[in-house]
Amino acid sequence: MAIPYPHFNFRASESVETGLSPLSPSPVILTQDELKKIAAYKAVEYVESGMVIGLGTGSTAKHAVDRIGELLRQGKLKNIIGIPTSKKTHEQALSLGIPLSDLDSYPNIDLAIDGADEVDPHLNLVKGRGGSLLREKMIEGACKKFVVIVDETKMVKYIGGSGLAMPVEIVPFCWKFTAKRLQELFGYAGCVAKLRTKGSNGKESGGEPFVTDNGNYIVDLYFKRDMGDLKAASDAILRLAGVVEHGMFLDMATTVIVAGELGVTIKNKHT
Ligand SMILES: O=C(CO)[C@H](O)[C@H](O)COP(=O)(O)O
Repeated sequence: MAIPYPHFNFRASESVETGLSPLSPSPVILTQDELKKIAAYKAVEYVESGMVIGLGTGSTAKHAVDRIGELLRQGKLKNIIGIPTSKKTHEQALSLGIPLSDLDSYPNIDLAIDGADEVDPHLNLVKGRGGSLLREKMIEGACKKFVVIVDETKMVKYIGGSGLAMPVEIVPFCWKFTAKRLQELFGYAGCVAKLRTKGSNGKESGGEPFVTDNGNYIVDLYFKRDMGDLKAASDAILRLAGVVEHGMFLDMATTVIVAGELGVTIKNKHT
């Protein structure tokens, strides 16, 4: 059940810090970015002093990183080590004075906070429309608790159900060959494979290829139908030579925080 905002302490008591307008008796229409910020701030409540934290990438995760920086500055959090999931987040965290390290030095992460592009009813995710799926999967696969933060538009009935991209990171060598093989793999689900180009975020074709932080390309897969057995689909993608990683994060999220017009819902993985 959603926790409605009038009873949601964060919004009622900390409106100055969040930059959201104080609660009023009339219904408040929140923007998508405000919902992202609410989910992000709620997730940062899970952060404790002394933790090693995986720092996600994207417009939702950015709010969480900002909030961690703010709490460090205020002395409310201490001795945090951040493990950034992208160059962009690395830069943001550096500018906020968050001490940073990497998986080589900290192979066990206490908690990671990141956004997602899709969340299905089993808490499986699509990630990587921001292009950082490989580092995200490495870091979020190494954490004890993975808290996903989304606004309600990210909730889908099945993976691929938004009609938007499911990204696959591939090596640049003969990318057309790999893209064709990926499309053929999911012919039954009406799959279309498109190379991501700069600035297109998977929505346009043509132009310079988008290059990931790891020097690879991304092929975005668009599905017309449910691809079915996700584990089988994941295995089949990863078996293709030329594929580095895909954006399905299966059985990885431990908690999903969803901010919607009616309030915040916290979904925990059943263990
Ligand atoms: O996976 C990601 C980046 O690789 C992002 O977390 C995902 O694309 C969600 O982004 P946003 O919070 O901007 O909607």
